[in-house]
Amino acid sequence: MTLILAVNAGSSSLKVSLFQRISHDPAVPRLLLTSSTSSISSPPSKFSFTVINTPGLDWCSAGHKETSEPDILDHESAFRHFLDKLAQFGAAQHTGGAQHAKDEVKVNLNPSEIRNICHRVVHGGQYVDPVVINEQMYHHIEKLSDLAPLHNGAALRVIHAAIKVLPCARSIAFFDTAFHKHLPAHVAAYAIDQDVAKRRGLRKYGFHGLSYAFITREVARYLRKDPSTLNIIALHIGSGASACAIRGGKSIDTSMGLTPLSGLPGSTRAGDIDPSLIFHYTSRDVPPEGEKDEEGTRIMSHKDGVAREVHVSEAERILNTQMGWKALTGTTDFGEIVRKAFPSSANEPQNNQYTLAFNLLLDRILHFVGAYHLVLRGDVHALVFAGGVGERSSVVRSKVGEAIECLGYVSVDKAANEGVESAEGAVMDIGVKRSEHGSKRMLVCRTDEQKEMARGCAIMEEYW
Ligand SMILES: Nc1ncnc2c1ncn2[C@@H]1O[C@H](COP(=O)(O)OP(=O)(O)O)[C@@H](O)[C@H]1O
Ligand SMILES: CC(=O)OP(=O)(O)O
Ligand SMILES: [Mg+2]
Repeated sequence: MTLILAVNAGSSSLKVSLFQRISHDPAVPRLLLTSSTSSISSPPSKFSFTVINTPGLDWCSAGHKETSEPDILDHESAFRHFLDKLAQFGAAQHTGGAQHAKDEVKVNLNPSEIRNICHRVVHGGQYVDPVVINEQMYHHIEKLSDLAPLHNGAALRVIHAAIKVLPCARSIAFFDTAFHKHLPAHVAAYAIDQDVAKRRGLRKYGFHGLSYAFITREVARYLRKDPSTLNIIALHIGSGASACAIRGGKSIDTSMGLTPLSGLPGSTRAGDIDPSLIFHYTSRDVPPEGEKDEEGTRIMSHKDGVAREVHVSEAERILNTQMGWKALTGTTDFGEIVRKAFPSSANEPQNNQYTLAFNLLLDRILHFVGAYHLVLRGDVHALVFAGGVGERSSVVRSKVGEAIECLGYVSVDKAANEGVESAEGAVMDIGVKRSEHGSKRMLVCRTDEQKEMARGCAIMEEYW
């Protein structure tokens, strides 16, 4: 039996799933258990460990509960915590008195059975195919950390822990950037000196690619289309948020760029800003004309030097961790923002900062949906919502839906939209059933980057 562990180090979470490779059907690895540590960037972290009802596995003993874990402060401690839970659960499988049907083969969860560990690595640079991580690849990912400061470093620390704790398993990197390898040259290029751009690799790479690859396959299956004929606009809105125009199953434009900072706002990232904003954001506050600042210096104008020197690493820290809806509202939890922007009780005052954060995200989403509708020349089969916010916020979906009906998208069905969380399957239709023929669909996809990696790993097993 071959076990595949798939690890997804997101900016605010660590999601880990364990799969079993099925030799006669490697494209569909069997999910055994899944775990999530969320709110890593705003502790206390929340940890969950869910065992799937699988023949040969005493899944009942694990149950499903979410616990608050103040000791998990980063991705590495989240990963080690997961491994401890896995070892405990695996050991209990051996000693437990679970009853199994006679012909059931007991699933052995001994960590030594884990043959492959897939790691989501957000920035792969020029690499597009998954690669087994050796020393050279480790340093390549490390060098790209400046271009994905919330992600590559965290993934490397998890990779390091995985190699230490499970030395017999192969660690394989799967890159988020890979799905965008077909971006047309004029989309990928910035309007800068192309000699410098080529020398330094300064171009749009795009991210959330494992999620978009999963969405493309699952939505194509749902719409009974070949993926190579599928045209969709996909929105992955989580702690990091992006949009992608997909034509013929391939990414032809996406909102993130050289780094995961550009495009839509996220929990701690502003999304698109005027590039010079950062210099002014970090400058000293200018007192009203004629007044003196706290040091008693009269400030005449910007030319007098209110801009202070900001080290690039300080600018990077601010851009990645001090902006976005956390800066607007004080919380990274978009669910809380929605609740406070749309209070259920009429007595509850509507709080402007939450409304501002909500409307700002909505506005930016509409800008990209409108643009990508044109990029696809209106030939769009569906708009697809995914990611923590996209999958869980019916309010975000209904507001986007209302605004884009004018482009020929089917109206959002209230009951279907609000029932998404309890619906089965990877793809849910939230459009009204009596949709006119030819109208564009509104879908939600429960995206699964871990499954996307496990599938790739299982298919390619013989080639590693
Ligand atoms: N019910 C909800 N409504 C709106 N947003 C939610 C809800 N539940 C979680 N979220 C948001 O989802 C985000 C996490 O998204 P996710 O895609 O899982 O994270 P990551 O980007 O770390 O992979 C959090 O920032 C949280 O605010
Ligand atoms: C690329 C990116 O921002 O990923 P995540 O949303 O998982 O943080
Ligand atoms: Mg994510």
